[in-house]
Amino acid sequence: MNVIQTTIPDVLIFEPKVFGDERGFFLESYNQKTFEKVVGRKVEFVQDNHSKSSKGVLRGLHYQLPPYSQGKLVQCVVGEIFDVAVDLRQTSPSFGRWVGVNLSAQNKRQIWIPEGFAHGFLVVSDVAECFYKTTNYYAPEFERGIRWDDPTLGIDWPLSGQFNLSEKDKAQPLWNNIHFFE
Ligand SMILES: Cc1cn([C@H]2C[C@H](O)[C@@H](COP(=O)(O)OP(=O)(O)O[C@H]3O[C@H](C)C(=O)[C@H](O)[C@H]3O)O2)c(=O)[nH]c1=O
Repeated sequence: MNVIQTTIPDVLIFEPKVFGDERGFFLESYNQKTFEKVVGRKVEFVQDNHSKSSKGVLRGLHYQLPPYSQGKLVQCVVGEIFDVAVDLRQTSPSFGRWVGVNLSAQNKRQIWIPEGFAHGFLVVSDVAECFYKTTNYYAPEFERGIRWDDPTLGIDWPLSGQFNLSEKDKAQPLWNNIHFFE
């Protein structure tokens, strides 16, 4: 397992060790002991999610308020996405900053996004399937969002042109109107 720091210290990139042979490959996509040693604390994942999207789909930016805030371990098992985390923790030195990472079936990278972040991704391949673990259950009444193109955040999405968003995501509030994590 190789771990890569990002510009936001608590957001980490994991590169699992890949065992290739003439049949294909094997890798451990999650190992609790290894993961907790890297993260430095107990982490309990309670839900696995799987979504499939076509090119230009942008899902996000989403988060859940406490007590249902979710840490996420995200990987792309088909195609490629540009995955973004935004720090909503008001006491954080990186409050209001974002980090973007390309995750793909080819690079097999995973991104660990702790509780207190908004999350979203843009599909850059023809099709992408994302598989991610969350540290809390889905709680729609506690779900909030931020507009993907918020000018304060200034996220540098890699594609141009029309993105495919849900009606919910087209109507997400701007940064200046959201609730933050204490
Ligand atoms: C997130 C979620 C959704 N659903 C149901 C609710 C809707 O009927 C349907 C699609 O939900 P939604 O449009 O919110 O899906 P995404 O736009 O992919 O939302 C996700 O996108 C970003 C990238 C995230 O990080 C979150 O996991 C999540 O907010 O699945 C569930 O039943 N359980 C769930 O955990």
